Amino acid sequence: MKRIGILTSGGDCSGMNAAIRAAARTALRMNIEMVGFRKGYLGLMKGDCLTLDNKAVSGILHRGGTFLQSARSPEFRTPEGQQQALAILKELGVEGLVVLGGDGSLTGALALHRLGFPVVGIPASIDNDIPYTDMAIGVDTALNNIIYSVDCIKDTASSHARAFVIEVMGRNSGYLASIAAIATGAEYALVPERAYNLTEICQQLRARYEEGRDNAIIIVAEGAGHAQEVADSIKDAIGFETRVTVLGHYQRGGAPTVFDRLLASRFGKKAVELLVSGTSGIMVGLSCNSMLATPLEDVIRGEKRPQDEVLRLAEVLGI
Ligand SMILES: Nc1ncnc2c1ncn2[C@@H]1O[C@H](COP(=O)(O)OP(=O)(O)OP(=O)(O)O)[C@@H](O)[C@H]1O
Ligand SMILES: O=P(O)(O)OC[C@H]1O[C@](O)(CO)[C@@H](O)[C@@H]1O
Ligand SMILES: [Mg+2]
Repeated sequence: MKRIGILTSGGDCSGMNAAIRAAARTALRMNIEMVGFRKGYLGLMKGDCLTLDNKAVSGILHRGGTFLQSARSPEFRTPEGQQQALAILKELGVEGLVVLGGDGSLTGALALHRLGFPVVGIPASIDNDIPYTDMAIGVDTALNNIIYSVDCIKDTASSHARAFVIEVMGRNSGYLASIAAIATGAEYALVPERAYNLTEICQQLRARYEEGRDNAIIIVAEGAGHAQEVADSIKDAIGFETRVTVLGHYQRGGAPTVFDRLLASRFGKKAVELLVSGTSGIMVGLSCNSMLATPLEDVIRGEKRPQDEVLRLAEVLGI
């Protein structure tokens, strides 16, 4: 291969820049030119790209977000959009593509692979809802952002003897909510993967209030309900005065943690090595601290369930 491309798609996350840098530097060492497409599949369909030489990827490792920018592009879901992308890749002489993103973006990568174009995927989504990797890029940074906020809220909750309902991201995934609850000692994690009973929760919170406990933290994954609605339906029954915080997009930004910088760098290097060695239609992943390569077909068909051990831990800790 003489020229390969890279793009970041879907919700951005911290560590994407580190992966782009590692991928570009790996390619350059093999005398392969790398181009970066702007705004994910949108830029791919338009041929909006820049050359990623050593200088272009300098000074980006520690920055959150993605300097290539990201987007959600409904047009790329259509056969016409995909054909347009293939025509651009051909016109630019790009012979392979690295795609960073979540489950949706990786489904797009699989579509290109099925059309005969060489693609390797890198899991990058704070949702951590992608199977065949213990962690996706960005998850660790998002969790650190969340626990910093929850710790702060706990201080004020305790001063005022209040209950807080805190909403975190996770459209279909309760990973951030459940790990954040374990890491902050929250009382409840409401997640889309597990049914919950607000009447029971109210009874338990009321008992807690009557025992004189001075605060309660309920973390809600956005896919399990809106924090304001949860608060509205419990506030009159629990005794505690109740407040709501929606952490929102704050969670997705910020300097990547060491874990994310290292994981992203490993993924970027591995993805390019696999692509150049002639492998296509696979996703790199992390398993037991080793690099894993899994067919995108399996990744897209699969489902990432919360680990039993983590669920048991939450149960033992009373969450
Ligand atoms: N079934 C599909 N076929 C082709 N392309 C797809 C498909 N699903 C998603 N994509 C492409 O990937 C883009 C990003 O997908 P999506 O919005 O689901 O985010 P994601 O990659 O899952 O990231 P996150 O969930 O972390 O925000 C879509 O806008 C679209 O361009
Ligand atoms: O930034 P947007 O497009 O509003 O997307 C928000 C969604 O993206 C995610 O953060 C994943 O990146 C989801 O958890 C969330 O629902
Ligand atoms: Mg997704």
